[in-house]
Amino acid sequence: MTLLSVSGLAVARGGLRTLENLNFTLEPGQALILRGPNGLGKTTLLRTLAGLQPAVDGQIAADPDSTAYAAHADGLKSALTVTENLRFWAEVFGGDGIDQALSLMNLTELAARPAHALSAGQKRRLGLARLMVTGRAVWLMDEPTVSLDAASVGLFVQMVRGHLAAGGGAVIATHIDLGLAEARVLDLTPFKAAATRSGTGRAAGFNEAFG
Ligand SMILES: Nc1ncnc2c1ncn2[C@@H]1O[C@H](COP(=O)(O)OP(=O)(O)OP(=O)(O)O)[C@@H](O)[C@H]1O
Repeated sequence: MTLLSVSGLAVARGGLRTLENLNFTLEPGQALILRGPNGLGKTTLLRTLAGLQPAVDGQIAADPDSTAYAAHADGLKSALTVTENLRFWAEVFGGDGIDQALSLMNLTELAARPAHALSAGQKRRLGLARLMVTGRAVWLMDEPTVSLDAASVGLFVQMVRGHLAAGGGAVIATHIDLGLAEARVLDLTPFKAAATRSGTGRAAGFNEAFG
């Protein structure tokens, strides 16, 4: 069963369309890498796929409970320990597998440390480990390897491969070569929206007032 199907999708940020006419599917076991220059709309697309903002046009077909989003920011609870952060997320999503997540992202020795006392790369590893305890099939990831050293990028790729092997899917916006050769690459550059207003949001209101 297809995990995610996008047809005729247009997305907008701050009332401005960023990308349009997007069509793609994500099948179990597939990873899709989103490419494109800064400001093109990769984050906007991921946020829309995650259901954090509405599509401007077109359709997204996915089980509403199938996606988990790892944003640019780590979004950790700084006073909670590494394990407590994972437990929190497992409870929110109804997932499990905390020990496996700790082990896979090389966090076991840091399990009792509060998140505020982690390095940037350690925080990032924890932010990514959270995906594993969500139990969600579709992982949406925005620049997941920022702050990671080469060894940690390797752990991340291993984690994604395990997820794909279990029938999951992944959509990853990244500027680097992850070494995930089996992933499909979607260059979003041709889908840059013509400079039109979305008809919703602040910019549209601004237009009405001053246009
Ligand atoms: N909060 C916001 N309000 C209004 N416009 C925004 C906001 N955040 C981003 N934008 C604009 O929306 C457009 C798309 O931004 P987005 O973050 O989706 O791009 P991106 O492809 O992820 O970029 P990068 O590679 O730099 O992360 C950009 O032109 C950006 O300036």
